[in-house]
Amino acid sequence: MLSEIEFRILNFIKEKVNTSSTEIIASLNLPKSSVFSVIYHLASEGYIKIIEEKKIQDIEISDEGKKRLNEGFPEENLINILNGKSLKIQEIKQKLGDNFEIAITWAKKRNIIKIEKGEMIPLTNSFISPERKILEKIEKGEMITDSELQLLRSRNLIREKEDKEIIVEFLRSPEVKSSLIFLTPELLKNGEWKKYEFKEYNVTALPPFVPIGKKHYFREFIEKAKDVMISLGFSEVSSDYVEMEFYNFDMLFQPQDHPAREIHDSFIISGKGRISDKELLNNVKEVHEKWWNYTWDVNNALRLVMRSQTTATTARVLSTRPKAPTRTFTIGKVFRPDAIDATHLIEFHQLDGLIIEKDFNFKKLLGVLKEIFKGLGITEVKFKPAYFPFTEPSVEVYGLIEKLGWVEMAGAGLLRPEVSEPAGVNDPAGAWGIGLDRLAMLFLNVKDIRDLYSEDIEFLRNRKVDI
Ligand SMILES: N[C@@H](Cc1ccccc1)C(=O)O
Repeated sequence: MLSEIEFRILNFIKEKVNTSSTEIIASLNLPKSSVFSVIYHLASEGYIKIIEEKKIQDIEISDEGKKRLNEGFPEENLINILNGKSLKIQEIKQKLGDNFEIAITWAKKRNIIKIEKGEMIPLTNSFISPERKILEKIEKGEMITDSELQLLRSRNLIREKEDKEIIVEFLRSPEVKSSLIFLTPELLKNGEWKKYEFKEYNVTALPPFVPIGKKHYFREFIEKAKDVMISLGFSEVSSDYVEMEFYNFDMLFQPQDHPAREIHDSFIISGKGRISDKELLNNVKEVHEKWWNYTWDVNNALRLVMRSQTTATTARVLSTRPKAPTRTFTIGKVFRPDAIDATHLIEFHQLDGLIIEKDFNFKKLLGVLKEIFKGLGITEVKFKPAYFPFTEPSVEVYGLIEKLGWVEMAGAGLLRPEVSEPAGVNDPAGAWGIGLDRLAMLFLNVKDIRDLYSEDIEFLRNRKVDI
């Protein structure tokens, strides 16, 4: 006795006589795993014959391919930009940004430009890349040749999946026999069971693929870092991405409108913040004017930026005038203008920490940093003298990574009195900031920082969680 789906598939095969799993899946709109298991069952029952099982390549347009189709291939865009006229290389570079090199490489290969005396000369007025035409064939479900496939592969425009196809042939229809739902002791005793059909279990059939929910792997890493900090007695704090310059810079003793403020660039946001703690404002003003020797302006301090370091959150903790003993940490995104590539993004994660203790000192700070890195899986660290406007002495922390050697991982130091005293903190304090993205890349074996933020469900699903 066949089930309903087995009947449907067998009928389909009967009608076609010769067909394939691919055709069955497409025509009957059934899940692949069910079709495969039914085919094996029908074959084992002798209703059909398996002629051949073959591996097939399933091609899909990749995200990059889709992007190129929508936004144009760099070499197409190049011809459009040139618009029949020569242009300076530099100008084209600006317009094409990251795609500049790809555009030139392919435009040269295709012989549609030439370069003379720093100028680019178009050899055609309009250009549609051959890759576009091939991708359009795939979209229409048309066949493509091996060399076309090779070309798309070389430009990362497709994704390939190995798949299986079973070719089958119809043999016979089942005799109609009723099936047995319950095998009872009576049926066994009186031999009635012989009249019925037993359906065999197919223990080799693959069950349907059910993806399980799991955390994003970078989130998993961040949570591990949080566990490390909490196990060392730190409490988590947080603050917003949009921050007043006061907390991002002024409280951290970075003078206004002065190159020292630009230990890194920041994104400027329109609008102004508000601070009601007049005493704190005054203390910061005094310390800036005394040591940096300029007129401190509260209006500059209230300007808004996207925070460029989570040390801003540490500044916010200080502004609450914490007493010893205090141990806080924060993990969050920071934002800095930069050119985006495989190792740079304009937003990334930092872990900043603060310790205030009566007898805290530099040696203890280095000890705590060692403990934190040990928790994160880095057992060998070394320290190099460094400069940060808010700490003195300051160090850069390097961790030893197998195969890579020493990698810079953090900045740290004892808070300067110019930072702690305006906040009324008179006990020694240590602070640090750890860059988490690079660390995560090393641990998670990610080559391109953009993959840390991937939302590609296929990519994430196929990643093994290896922490
Ligand atoms: N905020 C610094 C790191 C740092 C934090 C705290 C103390 C010292 C250094 C950076 O982003 O580079």
